[in-house]
Amino acid sequence: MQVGWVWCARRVARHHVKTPRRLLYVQAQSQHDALSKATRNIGIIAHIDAGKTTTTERMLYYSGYTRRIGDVDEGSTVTDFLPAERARGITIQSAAITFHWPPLPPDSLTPAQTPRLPASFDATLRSSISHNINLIDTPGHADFTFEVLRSLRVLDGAVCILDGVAGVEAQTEKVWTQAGAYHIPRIIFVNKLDRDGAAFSRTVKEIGVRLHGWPAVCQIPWWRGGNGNFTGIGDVVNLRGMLWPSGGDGRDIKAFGIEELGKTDTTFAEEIKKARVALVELLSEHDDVMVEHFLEHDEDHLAISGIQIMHSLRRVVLQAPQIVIPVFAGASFRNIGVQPLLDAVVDLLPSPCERPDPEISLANQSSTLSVLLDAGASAKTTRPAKKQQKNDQSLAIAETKNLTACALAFKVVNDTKRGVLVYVRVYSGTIDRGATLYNTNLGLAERAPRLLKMYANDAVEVDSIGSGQIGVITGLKHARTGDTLIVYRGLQMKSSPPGALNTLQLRPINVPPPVFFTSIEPNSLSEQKHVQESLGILLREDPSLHLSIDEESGQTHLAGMGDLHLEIARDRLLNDFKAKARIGKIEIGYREAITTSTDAHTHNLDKPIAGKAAKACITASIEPIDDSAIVPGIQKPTLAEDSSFETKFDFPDNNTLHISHPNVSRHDSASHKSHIPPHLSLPGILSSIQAGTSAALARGPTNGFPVANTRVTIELDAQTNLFPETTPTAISMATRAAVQYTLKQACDAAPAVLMEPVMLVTVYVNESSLGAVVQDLSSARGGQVLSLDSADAPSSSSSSETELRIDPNRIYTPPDPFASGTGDMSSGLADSQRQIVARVPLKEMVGYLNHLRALTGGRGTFVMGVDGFEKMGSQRMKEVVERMREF
Ligand SMILES: Nc1nc2c(ncn2[C@@H]2O[C@H](COP(=O)(O)OP(=O)(O)OP(=O)(O)O)[C@@H](O)[C@H]2O)c(=O)[nH]1
Repeated sequence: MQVGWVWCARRVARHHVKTPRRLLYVQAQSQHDALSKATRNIGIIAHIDAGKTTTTERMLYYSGYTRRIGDVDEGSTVTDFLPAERARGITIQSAAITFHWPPLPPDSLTPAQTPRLPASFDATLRSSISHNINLIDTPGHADFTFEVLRSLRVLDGAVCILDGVAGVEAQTEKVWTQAGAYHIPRIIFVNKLDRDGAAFSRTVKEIGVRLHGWPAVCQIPWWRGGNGNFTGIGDVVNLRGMLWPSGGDGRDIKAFGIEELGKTDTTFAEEIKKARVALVELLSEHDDVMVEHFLEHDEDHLAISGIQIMHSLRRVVLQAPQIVIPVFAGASFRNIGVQPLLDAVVDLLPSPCERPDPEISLANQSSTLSVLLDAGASAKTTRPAKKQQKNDQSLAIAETKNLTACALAFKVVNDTKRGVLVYVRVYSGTIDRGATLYNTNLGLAERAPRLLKMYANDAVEVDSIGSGQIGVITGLKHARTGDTLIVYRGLQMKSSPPGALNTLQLRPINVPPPVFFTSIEPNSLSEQKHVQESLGILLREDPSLHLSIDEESGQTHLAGMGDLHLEIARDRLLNDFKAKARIGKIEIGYREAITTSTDAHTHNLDKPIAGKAAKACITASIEPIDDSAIVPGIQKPTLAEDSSFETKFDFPDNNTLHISHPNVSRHDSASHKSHIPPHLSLPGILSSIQAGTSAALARGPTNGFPVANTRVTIELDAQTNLFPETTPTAISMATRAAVQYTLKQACDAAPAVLMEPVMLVTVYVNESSLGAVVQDLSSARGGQVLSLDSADAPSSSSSSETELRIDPNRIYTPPDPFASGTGDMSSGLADSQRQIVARVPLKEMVGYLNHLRALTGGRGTFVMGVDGFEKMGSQRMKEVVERMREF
């Protein structure tokens, strides 16, 4: 195929004839396929401090994109680029950068050019050809789990970095499970093997037991003289030893074949052979082709070639669910092991073409992108029946022939030099410079004036970003993290794509509810605009931050998922954006729930708004929804019921809004003409009511916390409630006032109760500390222990991936020279680890890590997520309110 177009193109060029359109298409398609095949969109996932940033810096250095190795401890890294990150030495925002591995020759193509792949590409070792690697560095702190999830959506594969001393840590387990739920193929790098107490073997066993897969040990550590310093690795795949002379920058690697090694370090050579036998055995259990190779080579484990092993590893890594986990070894800080890890990324992780079809939602229905595009392609020839055209989804299908690109804005970053950068992953088609992008989340179009590829600190301008690629769009004014952007042929700036295509969403994810908040007050009136603009950018960057403004008191509340989350937002606001504002203490975000219902109250609004006469009349009543707990889920109001004369919206925090609109049917627009003033529309009116209700529920009358468990009912008689002077703003303001009044009425009649966030906490401890930790959780912290498992039992927060139970005694590991008590395999590591799952009020978890460390001699770890909100008893409520008043 490729040969054909190359030959044709040459012939055409020789005769100076303009290249025919069809030929250009084939040429572009072929280039695009080659680029996709030679691309890896990967992420690095790990527990905080495992060494993600340190490893990334080496990757950039060895691939030739930086001239010196950045140091986390000196704050000179490329990926931790926010001042707040550099100061704390942790990664907060995931940076997406592109580099090539193996490196491009210095005099070769410009980086943005397409690689030329040999015809034998699929049979060769991928790492013999330079690949385009888009690396997304994800944060490791629990407060940023949402940021991790957001990055995971756009990854095709991941490298999980473990600290060789700490082994598999709680946060790793959590992110591993999340990546498994997205079916992301993963490999593991056991880092920090140079540290005292490093235990490779224990870590490998933990991989099997806690990450529920068979570790395929592809490298073993090489300790000088068997128990001295960590100096290199044994390459089990290619049967050799690789040595990094100490003190160098890691570029100079000495390799010794197994025979040569047998003469100088017999024990190590024998161990590599043992590891090879184990690897072939393991692969044979999961890959039939490996069994064939094994038989072809007279059942000689050592005779199978390295390339055959690599191909077999690739096949098993790409199986879903992933059962075999390739494990590599190194110490990035000492510059050991990073280049072979990069080879493994290219050799084992999938290209965008090898990934499952991305999920989409369209007109409230789930599907996949290819299903939609394929259906659209066949709709070209078969004209949809007239009746079918009425259906939103089939209309969208018919219109997909004009859908020329579909992308996800997975990250928005405010760059001091380049302005707001919107990182996108393109899932189908191509985004060209100057394209009009329709944002299906915001319902608006905007132009993409410039496209970039980010190479470490440099940005290279490109003409287009193709399917499977990650790139940056600059100059967008609205796009936020998580928005779906589509290009629709012939779309005008102020219009929207036809059919239900304007509802197309790629991989939608739920934003967890915020549980901490802080107040923000500009220092002066003149600072207000800058503070609001800066907050606007912060919210575009991070949709897990929530903003609510109380127009009466003028107070702004910023809510987030953890105290560190808000601390970083505060730092960004004050230090990066130089906003001059007073920021309050970070507090827990409780909820207020009414306990009695009210009669209907009518609010008549009749006053000028922005100099124009405005009038609206809204009748509202409220009643408590008798649910004792709120289960997190919905974050934005969603249309739930769709009967003709009644519209229901589900709100966050278990609130609902019922609007009854007799006389006007949602499904018969003819009825609107006689009842609704011509400048208004029913969808517009409903959305104004929804906005007004949302604003009223954002602040309860008793303590100012968001209202929960409340049903709001609005009666809208279009004939008597709407006037020629009615505007959407007037409707929204009247609704807000009516609902606020009823909330006050309800709280005056019977006091509201407070609800507190309750966390699902998973604690990992050694058997010996189990009693003390359980006692502390259940008595001192008022928690409810749900389960006590050994760490190898399926966890209660199990993923969609079926969890395997692995017998650690069947896992091959080389001996650990520095094996500590816990690293001793014969003592059965899994039995010594216990996992406690409990529900504990968030308030009791503030500062828990230090306490847990004290109780467990430093070994205990935990992860937690919001499980819901629960009503508080009167005594507890009294204490909390009293403490709040102290501030
Ligand atoms: N001894 C040793 N220290 C290492 C190694 N790799 C990283 N470190 C150190 O471990 C600490 C954490 O490294 P980072 O690279 O910032 O870890 P991270 O995983 O990016 O951390 P977050 O960004 O906070 O999630 C730093 O002090 C590093 O110098 C290693 O191979 N050996």
